Order: sequence, then structure tokens, then C-alpha cells
Amino acid sequence: MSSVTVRVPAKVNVQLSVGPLRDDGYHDLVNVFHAVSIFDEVVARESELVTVRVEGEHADQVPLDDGNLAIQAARALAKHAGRTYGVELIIRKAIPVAGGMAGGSADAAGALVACNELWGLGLPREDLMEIAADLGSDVPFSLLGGTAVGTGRGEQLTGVPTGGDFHWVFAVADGGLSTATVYGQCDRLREATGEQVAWPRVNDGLLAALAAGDAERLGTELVNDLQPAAVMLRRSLTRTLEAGRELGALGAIVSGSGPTCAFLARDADHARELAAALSGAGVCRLAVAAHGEVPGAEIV
Ligand SMILES: C[C@@](CO)(OP(=O)(O)O)[C@H](O)COP(=O)(O)OP(=O)(O)OC[C@H]1O[C@@H](n2ccc(N)nc2=O)[C@H](O)[C@@H]1O
Ligand SMILES: Nc1ncnc2c1ncn2[C@@H]1O[C@H](COP(=O)(O)OP(=O)(O)O)[C@@H](O)[C@H]1O
Repeated sequence: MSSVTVRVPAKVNVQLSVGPLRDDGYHDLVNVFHAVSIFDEVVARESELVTVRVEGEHADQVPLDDGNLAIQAARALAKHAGRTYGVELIIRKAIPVAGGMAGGSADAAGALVACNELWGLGLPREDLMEIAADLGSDVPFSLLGGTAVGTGRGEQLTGVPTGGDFHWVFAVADGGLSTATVYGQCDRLREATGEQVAWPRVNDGLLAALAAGDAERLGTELVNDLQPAAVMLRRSLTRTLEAGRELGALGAIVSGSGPTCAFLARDADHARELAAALSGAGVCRLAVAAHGEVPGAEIV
């Protein structure tokens, strides 16, 4: 095989409950991930060296050295296999960069699946999941896809049943936010208010809404503990969220660490209307309609 192409989805967090800061610098979470139909493609081609090229909008914001998560994934897989392998990786980017939609994690997951195939390793998904967890807290979910509860750092996953498709609009901002900075701001806000940080628990109402495919209820059950921190770092998000609510979204939330905002729609037509209205409202760089859930990293 001389070339393998893998398609990997973005995610939105329908519940992101952040527990106390751990000694290792991470937070214990209840992180309910939901994979949506905005996809990066990772192509792996035979090569002597490990290299990466990135195509698409904002490709210039993605590192091309060892800081690229897809490169790190290829190297980690080769190490796991105990051999030296080369690969030319080409990333076709559609997921916003540093947007809270796990684009880098998607590319890492894509590189794991693509290189496993290209190099003929035949490693099972469980092995890829273990390597994924060392690359980043969100990478295992990019492999798994669907809808799942992540505990620990977010890397320990349990699938969640859903009763139908959900339709979303994503308002993409100009520029990104650093995940570590947003968690840090969350800690500072909690310290300043003296808030007692509770152990995170899964929202049963949210699980019920997901299981029933009930968008109306899901819209009222969305949770993101990082939202106040993201809004404090990017004040304009208040207006973006308000605009979506005023335009009839069933729910409005910052996606993960932001700054992308996610709006829940009634159906596909409503999502298209909402995307057009948000684009016209001047509250984001771009509004994209998408649906979930969709599968994780898969060869196309
Ligand atoms: C917030 C979330 C929500 O899904 O993603 P994004 O919205 O940024 O995509 C995740 O928790 C991000 O996961 P990921 O982007 O993989 O984070 P990592 O590379 O593992 O960690 C980056 C940094 O985020 C902070 N971090 C991450 C996960 C976690 N459970 N607690 C943390 O405090 C730490 O400061 C860490 O150094
Ligand atoms: N393949 C990649 N795609 C996007 N960003 C990457 C990639 N590899 C490394 N990065 C770095 O990771 C940072 C976070 O990117 P990303 O995963 O898109 O955002 P988020 O963590 O908000 O979901 C970027 O600012 C970039 O420096």
C-alpha cells in the first residue's frame, strides 16, 4: 500500500464539568464528547523520513515540526512497533485551529490509523487507544467518535447511546485560545470567588436527552465549566452566544476551551437558517452547520 487516507471528525463537549486541579497539572473531568461532521483528512504516503504538510484555511497556524500532533503520533506508533519508519503526512484541515474542537487531536488520531495501515502493523484499536492517551487527553475520543463520557483527564471513555441525529451550528472566531490558558483562567476565577470545587458528576438529564434524541431538552442541559474563563479571555463571545439565542437556537455554549461557539438547532433546515443568520449578524468569522454523532477516525 503506497497511500492511506483517514477522515477524522471534530468534537463538541455537551458536558464539560471540571473538577479540582490535580498534582500533575491536569483536572479530573466529566467530559461528554459528541463527534460532529466537520472533518480533517490525514493522508499517509510512503517516505523515508517523517514529514508533514498542511493544506486548507489557517494551515499557516499549524506547526510543521515535532510540535505537530500528527508527527508525534507517527513517531509514537513507530516506537510502539519497535522500528524506524518514515511517512509523508498530508493534513487537509477543515477543523478550526485552536478552536476548542480538537483539531490537533483529530490529526493525531488520523495519523495513528493511517500509519498503522500504511506500515502494515495491524495493531488493534485498544493499542492505538493507549498510544492516543499519551499524546493528549482528547486523542482517544477522536479515534472512537460517536458520543462518549470521558473521565480522568478525559481519556477514559465509555460510549453513550443516542436516539437520533442532532443538528448544530458552529460559530468560528478569528484566532484561537490556548487550552492550558483557559484551564488556568478557570482555576484563577475559582480561587478569586472562593468556589468550593465539587467532584464532577455526569448530568443524568443530559444523558436522557441524548438517549431520547430530544434536541429541545439537550439544549437546556448543556454544561461547560470552562465557559466563564473562555468568555473572560474573549469578551466578544458574550455577544456571539446572545445572538445565537436571540436567533432561536435551542442551546448555546462555548465548545470546550473555545473560542468556537456551538448552537443546537431543531433540525437540518433550522441549522442552515441559523448558520446564515449568524453569518449575517457579524458576530463570528464564519458559521458552519454540522450534525452529530458521526464515527471516529476511519479509512476512506
Ligand atoms: C478542553 C478540552 C475539552 O475536550 O479540549 P479543547 O476544547 O481544548 O479541544 C480538553 O480537556 C483538552 O484536551 P487536550 O487538548 O487533549 O489537552 P492536553 O493536550 O491533554 O492538555 C493541554 C493542557 O490542558 C490542561 N488540561 C487538559 C486536560 C485536563 N483534563 N485538564 C487540564 O488541566 C493542562 O493544562 C494541559 O497541559
Ligand atoms: N495537527 C495540528 N492541527 C492543529 N493544531 C495543532 C496540530 N498539531 C499541533 N497543533 C497545536 O495545537 C494547538 C491547539 O490546536 P487544536 O487542537 O486545533 O485546538 P483545541 O485544543 O482548542 O481543540 C494549536 O495552536 C497548534 O499550535
